Amino acid sequence: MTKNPSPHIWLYDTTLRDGTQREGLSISTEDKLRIAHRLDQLGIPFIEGGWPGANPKDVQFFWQLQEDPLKLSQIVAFCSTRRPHTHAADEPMLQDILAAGSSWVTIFGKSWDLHVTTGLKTTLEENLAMIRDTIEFFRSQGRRVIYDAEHWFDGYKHNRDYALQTLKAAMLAGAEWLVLCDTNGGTLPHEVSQIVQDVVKVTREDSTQLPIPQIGIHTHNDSDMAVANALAAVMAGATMVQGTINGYGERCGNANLCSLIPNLQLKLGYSCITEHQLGQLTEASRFVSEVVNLAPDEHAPFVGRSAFAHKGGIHVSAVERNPLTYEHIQPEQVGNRRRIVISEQAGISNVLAKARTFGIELDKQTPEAKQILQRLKELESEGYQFEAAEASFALLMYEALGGRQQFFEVKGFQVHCDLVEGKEMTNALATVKVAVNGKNILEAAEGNGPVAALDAALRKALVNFYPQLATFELTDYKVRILDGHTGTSAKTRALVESGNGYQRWTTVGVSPNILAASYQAVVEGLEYGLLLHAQAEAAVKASG
Ligand SMILES: CC(=O)SCCNC(=O)CCNC(=O)[C@H](O)C(C)(C)COP(=O)(O)OP(=O)(O)OC[C@H]1O[C@@H](n2cnc3c(N)ncnc32)[C@H](O)[C@@H]1OP(=O)(O)O
Ligand SMILES: CC(=O)C(=O)O
Repeated sequence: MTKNPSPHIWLYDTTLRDGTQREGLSISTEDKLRIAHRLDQLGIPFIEGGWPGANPKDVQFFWQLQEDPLKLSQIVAFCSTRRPHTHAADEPMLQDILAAGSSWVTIFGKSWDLHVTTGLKTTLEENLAMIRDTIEFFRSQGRRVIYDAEHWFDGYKHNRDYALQTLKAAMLAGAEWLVLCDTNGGTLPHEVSQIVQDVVKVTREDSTQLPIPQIGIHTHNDSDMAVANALAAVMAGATMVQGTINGYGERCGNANLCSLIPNLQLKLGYSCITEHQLGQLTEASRFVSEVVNLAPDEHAPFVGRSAFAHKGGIHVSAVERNPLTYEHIQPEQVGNRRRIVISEQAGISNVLAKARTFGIELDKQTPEAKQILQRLKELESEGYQFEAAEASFALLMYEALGGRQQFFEVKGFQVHCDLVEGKEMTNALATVKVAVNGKNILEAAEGNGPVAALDAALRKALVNFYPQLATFELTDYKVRILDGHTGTSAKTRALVESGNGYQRWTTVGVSPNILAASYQAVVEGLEYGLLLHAQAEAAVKASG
């Protein structure tokens, strides 16, 4: 018996249009092109590129795309209906859309009578004519039309008959898709479900002599329901889903395609993109956040760094036995990965799993494993946090196992700061005394702050012994006051991120003295970098 193919849902991405309506997000033409090509690779069939004519960037985007077209996706130009009491053919705005050269256009029009009389300041009849004329104009120019029914759900709730007349106007004029928009994002899933079912029924009754337009859904996240509402619409008969990568969009955002796609495909059994493309979802999400210069949401479902991170000891113990115990899907299905987090919430299973990621096989019963867990809990209760400082945790493990290599010993340091009157900058001078292989070295260096000066002096003292230090850099430095209510005697936690050009690692220090906390993190950062280098050299030697 042959298996029925999964029903297909058409994905429509509007990151480059509605996504850019998010406060604080602005993308250059070049970056819009990079995102469009990435979405094309991801297998998104429709990509809304913008509103050509509304701004020069969107005009340029459509022109440049003609030089370097997408391979599989359809690029779509977006625009409103003509203005009241004009002729579509004479509207410069609509001419700009034709000039953009896309085969598909999306026209949005008013469904809610309130918007017609208050927003457009025209009659209900004229709004129907605006929808009809605009779509007929584009059809006469050989374009295929998607109709976005703006404020559909609010319009339907206030005046069902009129809202349905607007859809009928779009349908008779030749729109191939009728997309129901929850523009204000206030609708709940049970309402979406009931309204979409009604629309599916009515459009089928109304279109006995027509090709039946398909129904789409466009939801906003103002009630935190965008994804749930889109799923409800699909289950009620919609076959197109509009959304954006990472849920970017006006106000609280649009339906997040990074959640919608795996839910549709892995949970509900619809087909949207190939398994291989689904496996690129996490990478695509991070690519887009990088390009639009917004920090990725680490806790985003499916694609966030923490989406499959296990912290509680009970969870880790069970996941080590069978990942199904605390994971709703396999992380690899969406290109993500499982992570084990080390913290005071850890049990022995976290320690064993984390040790394995550093190539250390520990037995649960050994005193060393228990000692590592105990030391971890003691240090976390003093204010250390190893979740983000895995390099310090690795050093702690090596120490407990008796294998912590001493590359150098700091005998002492001094830091002197000058606040020069009339200047904004504080100059700092650090002096360090270190011993390497029994030899004492005294060095000094300046920096624009005490931590930079200390870091520079340590490298200067050590670089003749370890030339690889020349490639190390301190890439990030964060401090947090832990018990602020104790005033200047509060403890400080310093996190230092270091790198060597191809790897990054983070170390932690804690002390009531901010400089001492930073010093611990800087020294461990240098030590861990030297350890990585030594391990890499040993691996090369071992491979002959
Ligand atoms: C739900 C959505 O997200 S729809 C997309 C919204 N996106 C954007 O607005 C971003 C791009 N927009 C723009 O660059 C500008 O707003 C433009 C170029 C479209 C228009 O700019 P302007 O002419 O300066 O007008 P303004 O920005 O004040 O927009 C209001 C005008 O649009 C008209 N309008 C609003 N919706 C529609 C519609 N569906 N059909 C026709 N006209 C409409 C209003 O009636 C008003 O016209 P009026 O000033 O003649 O009364
Ligand atoms: C069309 C659109 O973006 C909306 O109604 O939200």
